[in-house]
Amino acid sequence: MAAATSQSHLLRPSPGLRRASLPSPSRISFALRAVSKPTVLVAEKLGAAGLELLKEFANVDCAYNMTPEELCAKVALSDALIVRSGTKVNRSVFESSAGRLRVVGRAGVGIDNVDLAAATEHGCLVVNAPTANTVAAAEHGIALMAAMARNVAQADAALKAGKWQRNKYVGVSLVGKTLAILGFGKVGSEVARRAKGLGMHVVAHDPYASAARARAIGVELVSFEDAISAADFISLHMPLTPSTDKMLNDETFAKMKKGVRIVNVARGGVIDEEALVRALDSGIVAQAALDVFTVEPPAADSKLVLHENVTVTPHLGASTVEAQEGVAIEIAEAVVGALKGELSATAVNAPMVPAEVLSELAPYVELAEKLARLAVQLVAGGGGVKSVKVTYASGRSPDDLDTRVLRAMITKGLIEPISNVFVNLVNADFTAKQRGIRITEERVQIDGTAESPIEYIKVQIAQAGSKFPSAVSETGEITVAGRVKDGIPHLTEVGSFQVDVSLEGSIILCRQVDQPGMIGAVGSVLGEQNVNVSFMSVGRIAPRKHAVMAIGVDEEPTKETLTKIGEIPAIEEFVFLKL
Ligand SMILES: NC(=O)C1=CN([C@@H]2O[C@H](COP(=O)(O)OP(=O)(O)OC[C@H]3O[C@@H](n4cnc5c(N)ncnc54)[C@H](O)[C@@H]3O)[C@@H](O)[C@H]2O)C=CC1
Ligand SMILES: O=C(O)C(=O)COP(=O)(O)O
Repeated sequence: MAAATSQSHLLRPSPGLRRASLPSPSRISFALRAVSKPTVLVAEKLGAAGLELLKEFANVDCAYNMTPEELCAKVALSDALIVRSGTKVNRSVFESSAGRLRVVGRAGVGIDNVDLAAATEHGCLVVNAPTANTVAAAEHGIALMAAMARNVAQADAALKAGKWQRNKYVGVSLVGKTLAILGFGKVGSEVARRAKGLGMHVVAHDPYASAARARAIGVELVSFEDAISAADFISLHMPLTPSTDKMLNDETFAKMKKGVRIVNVARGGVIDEEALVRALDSGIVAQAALDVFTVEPPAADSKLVLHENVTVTPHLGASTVEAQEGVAIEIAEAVVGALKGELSATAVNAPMVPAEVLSELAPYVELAEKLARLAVQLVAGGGGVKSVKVTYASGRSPDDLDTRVLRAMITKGLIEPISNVFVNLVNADFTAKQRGIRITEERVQIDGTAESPIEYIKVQIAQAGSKFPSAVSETGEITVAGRVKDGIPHLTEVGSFQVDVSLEGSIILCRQVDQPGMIGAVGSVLGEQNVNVSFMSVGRIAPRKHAVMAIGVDEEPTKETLTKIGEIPAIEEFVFLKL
């Protein structure tokens, strides 16, 4: 007779937090949920309305101008961190937080100052505030373009120095000129609208933008080469990524019209700044207006900043009263939502799943995690889990099922009982990959009701021995399957046996000779030890041969109780599984 017990390791919760409770139909939690007030560290100036919102939910620690060391020390005491562009949230920040930091909120658009890979590896959600400063950035772009064309900054400085130089500061007109917008996203398209209003001819280059959206505002989408060679003015509005890094360089400047004027309110790194100085000196670029720099603040003796044909501002694109209030509210709402365990609409490193889809999938999310928890506890020690197959059977078209959330919960169920890693929607795929677990998914269409998105979920672990051999199906995998009944997940299949037990509390699986009195025998051992039985279900292959009994228990039986069950003569093998 084989007897085995298995327990999931309880994780050490982060200070003030515990793991998310199981999802309720109305909300699915993926992050940690606070039991006491969480702490939000605000590392850069944030609008008052946002701070007020944060204070309703959290302890707010405003610590501006921290050194990297101070930041690392503070994040170890914080559940969330809010930054703007001036704070580098690099790998050492996540490492220093020792798992406590659950959310980084970027109060603005660009997340190039946050190490996303490190955040994901640490299961930390990154959210941004992508919309509230769009108009401010666009207006600043237009302001810089006009100021540059009319030498406003240079003439202002000269006049304050006592020089009245009307002939020196003759400018150029905007009307009738061609403006090439590189990056036709939120800011780029707002700049386009405004430039059209100034009578400019606007073209844009953006490999991912829709031509119809561009046409709707009278802008033609063209290739990069065509854009830069036709332009009298170029305005940059793309994010800084490996593919946009130093996009304007010696080679691309050489293809521009002589005397082109360049505006950058995107990111300094999209221009090779030394190449720009050369292009200014040679006259290819007549003027540049820059709000952003590769290193901020730039060196005091920066040739670019000091160049007489360059107009500069210290990264002011988002700095209007209105934009900062909007950004502060947008990021405070996103961070509070994330700390409550809700999926954010502005998540940068997690899938964005519409709320209605999440709400429908909620009981299946719970089922997926519990099946995986059961399956992994059935694995005999040693070999580990390498290959897992998940089957989703649905009455609907298989293409309609978004399984990202379910897969994440399966990963959570597989990994958490056997490790001290916290798995959530952010780090699930990364964690599975890192641990060498290959999860393959299959969607099958079966007869079913259109109301339920999934008829059953089956989890199979291949190439692994089981401490409960009856859980191994005829094809050789540890197999458990389940379905949702009346909103409650049920276990319906173990190996080749059909059972029906609701997945609440914990479960004892017994294989026995199918004979009368077995339910009573096991039930009375549990009863004597005051262990409440919530469900019992017997699945058998043929009468009077072997059967598998699944028993749902509310309390965890003691070792002695389990030993007594094992001593019941007809019991051939059994296992206790914690959900
Ligand atoms: N100076 C400031 O204070 C501010 C700067 N920004 C920066 O402005 C930029 C644009 O922001 P949003 O419009 O809100 O972002 P967005 O995401 O709406 O638009 C960016 C666009 O760039 C496009 N893009 C990506 N790679 C490209 C490439 N290789 N060539 C051309 N286009 C490419 C994307 O398809 C997207 O349409 C970002 O870099 C952001 O950080 C935004 C707000 C304020
Ligand atoms: O939102 C952005 O991308 C910006 O560049 C604005 O940066 P800031 O929040 O003003 O430091």
